[in-house]
Amino acid sequence: MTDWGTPLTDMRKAAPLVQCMTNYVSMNIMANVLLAAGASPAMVHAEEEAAEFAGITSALAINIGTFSGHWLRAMEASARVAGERGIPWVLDPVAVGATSFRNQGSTALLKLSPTIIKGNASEVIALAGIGAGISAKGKGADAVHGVEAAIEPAIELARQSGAVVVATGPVDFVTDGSTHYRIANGHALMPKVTALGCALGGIMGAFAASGTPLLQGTVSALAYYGLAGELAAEGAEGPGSFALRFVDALSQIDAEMLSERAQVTSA
Ligand SMILES: Nc1ncnc2c1ncn2[C@@H]1O[C@H](COP(=O)(O)OP(=O)(O)O)[C@@H](O)[C@H]1O
Ligand SMILES: Cc1ncsc1CCOP(=O)(O)O
Ligand SMILES: [Mg+2]
Repeated sequence: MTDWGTPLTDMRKAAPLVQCMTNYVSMNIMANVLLAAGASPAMVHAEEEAAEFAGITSALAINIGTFSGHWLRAMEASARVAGERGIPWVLDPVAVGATSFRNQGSTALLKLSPTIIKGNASEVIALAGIGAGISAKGKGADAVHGVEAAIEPAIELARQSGAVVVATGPVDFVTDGSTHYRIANGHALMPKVTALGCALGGIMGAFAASGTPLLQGTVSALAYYGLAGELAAEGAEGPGSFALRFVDALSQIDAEMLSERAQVTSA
């Protein structure tokens, strides 16, 4: 049986530098989440410097949540550098499907071979559909589809892109196109805190930069994140206190606890 705790130990040993090109909503929580987990965040997105910084980072997280033209150019340049260096980069196509700019931007980034594509169910369905000419959308950044509806699109997207694809929701689905996992850890308060999904993109980058095989590290990252949600919900009075407790929980979970409480099934 796979030990889902070891990737957390590996990530903390590596304490990887993660370059985050992420939306304005998520910057603070993403940085705090990465610090609490044991990684080192840097929010570097300017067109003048992002690609240069991609030359020294250990992982890159790209999130289109509040992007615009100059952001997209900086993202493409940074993703190219990540590809040349062989470091992992994560694409979070927030609200893809909602506008043609998001569809074009996501398609351009997809061509640069992300290591991991992570979205909620609606985003995975929309991104997979663009290539096939199928139109689908969520409710802005929030999902309206269940994860089950994203499974076939996720597998197809993984096969076509070569990325590990993650569809998040009450039970997360992860696939590299041939091997699939479901992760049941998590709590219903998680989607009530904005940008918690975005911050997860940074965590996935950190796990992917730590020497663990990609699929195993991604599954472990999801179980770790969901477990933090479960622990944070104990005693939380609502989304506000939950968010604070969530960051605390990320720092408190150790490899042993994660091994014991990870709810992972191969699918
Ligand atoms: N209803 C739920 N129950 C348990 N965990 C959830 C639920 N919805 C989302 N999550 C968890 O919240 C995190 C963010 O997922 P999600 O809300 O789907 O992303 P986004 O914020 O990008 O829309 C993931 O770790 C996911 O497992
Ligand atoms: C609300 C919002 N609007 C643009 S980006 C963003 C944050 C989305 O965060 P998440 O994808 O984690 O829900
Ligand atoms: Mg999201």
